Amino acid sequence: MKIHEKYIRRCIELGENGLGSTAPNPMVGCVIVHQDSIIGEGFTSPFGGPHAEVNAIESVEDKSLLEKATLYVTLEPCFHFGKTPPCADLIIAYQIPEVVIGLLDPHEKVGGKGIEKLKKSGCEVTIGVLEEECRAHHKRFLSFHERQRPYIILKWAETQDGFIAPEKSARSNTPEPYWITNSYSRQRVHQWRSEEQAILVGTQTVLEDNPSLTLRDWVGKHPIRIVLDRDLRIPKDFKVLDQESKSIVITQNSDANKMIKGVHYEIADFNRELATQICEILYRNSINSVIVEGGTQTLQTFIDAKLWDEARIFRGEITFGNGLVAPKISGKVKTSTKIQSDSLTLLTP
Ligand SMILES: NC(=O)C1=CN([C@@H]2O[C@H](COP(=O)(O)OP(=O)(O)OC[C@H]3O[C@@H](n4cnc5c(N)ncnc54)[C@H](OP(=O)(O)O)[C@@H]3O)[C@@H](O)[C@H]2O)C=CC1
Ligand SMILES: Nc1c(N[C@@H]2O[C@H](COP(=O)(O)O)[C@@H](O)[C@H]2O)[nH]c(=O)[nH]c1=O
Ligand SMILES: [Zn+2]
Repeated sequence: MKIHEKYIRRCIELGENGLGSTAPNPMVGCVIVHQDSIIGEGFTSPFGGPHAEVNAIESVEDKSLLEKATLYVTLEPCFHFGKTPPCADLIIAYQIPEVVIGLLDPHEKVGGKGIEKLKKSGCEVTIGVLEEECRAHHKRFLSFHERQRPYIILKWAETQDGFIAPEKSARSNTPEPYWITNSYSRQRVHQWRSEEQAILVGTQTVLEDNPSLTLRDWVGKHPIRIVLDRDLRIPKDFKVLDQESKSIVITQNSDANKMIKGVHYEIADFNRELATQICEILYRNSINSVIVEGGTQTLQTFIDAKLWDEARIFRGEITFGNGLVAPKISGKVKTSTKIQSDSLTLLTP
């Protein structure tokens, strides 16, 4: 079993390479081993491309060894025809005699069927190696399929005295962010944005900050921007409505004259509990993870509805004395670190 764990651990490491590019597909990792040496490795290609198993098999130089090899993979090989043919069929075609799997696929089209097919072909299958680690690795994909909602990360920056924004009189007349954190923390935020499929902010944040919500200090794919705008008040020339990245506006106003070409609109009832409706909208749009970047009212909406999985809270060096109070949250402290002068606390519910 220990030897199996060693290779599944390597699969998880490889799968991490797909973070931010495979979604809404899972970021699977795969290793092929012959006589205790790795002869092939692979991970899921960006969305629509080959799966990890295909890439791993492709990377094996001497394909004749596959008949005597073991294939390790974080998630059950697929059984259905999606954008690519089933990986279970490929494994059978190459007569790989042993497959070791971290986790069963919760996807309704796969769920155990890939394994059944492999077993029927005479392949020896082991399931559940480092299952907890594989669940953590596939947390976004699992949230989507098991809970029908995205994995939700809350993030904000507060001052030493607990404010996320200063009083209006302390701000400039042009809408722009008021920075509490240092440039290293801000770069970390861009890295996080590259890891999630979507980013969400409230109306007031857009009106006061005119944020871009894109990646500038990190390379990768911009997240889909989700903005709340009950009455379609956000001016058309604001950055979140530009063509830099896809945007979805959640609104109550269906006036087509106020809508912009190229922006996607979704209707919600703002007088009802909003966080659940947002989750339903994101699920419908095949979004399996979102980072919520504020402001206080929007973050508190998710906290109060108990719809969050992680909170990442920066505390900068400065104090405001008064202003907009940060959200109220309680949870378990997972880690607490320093980024130069800033501190960063990670909470789970
Ligand atoms: N330091 C930091 O990390 C951050 C700071 N900020 C700062 O925070 C401030 C904005 O925060 P805040 O004022 O709390 O506003 P938000 O950005 O959270 O937006 C609030 C608005 O969004 C809509 N909304 C949000 N939640 C709900 C809900 N549950 N039900 C109905 N409508 C909802 C409402 O729009 P409507 O009124 O149209 O109904 C509401 O007025 C800005 O000053 C910004 O600079 C923002 C983000 C991060
Ligand atoms: N003020 C503040 C943050 N503010 C968040 O960053 C958004 C600006 O995004 P962008 O325009 O893409 O750079 C802003 O609207 C708000 O959501 N974030 C932080 O990490 N630290 C900070 O001190
Ligand atoms: Zn597959």
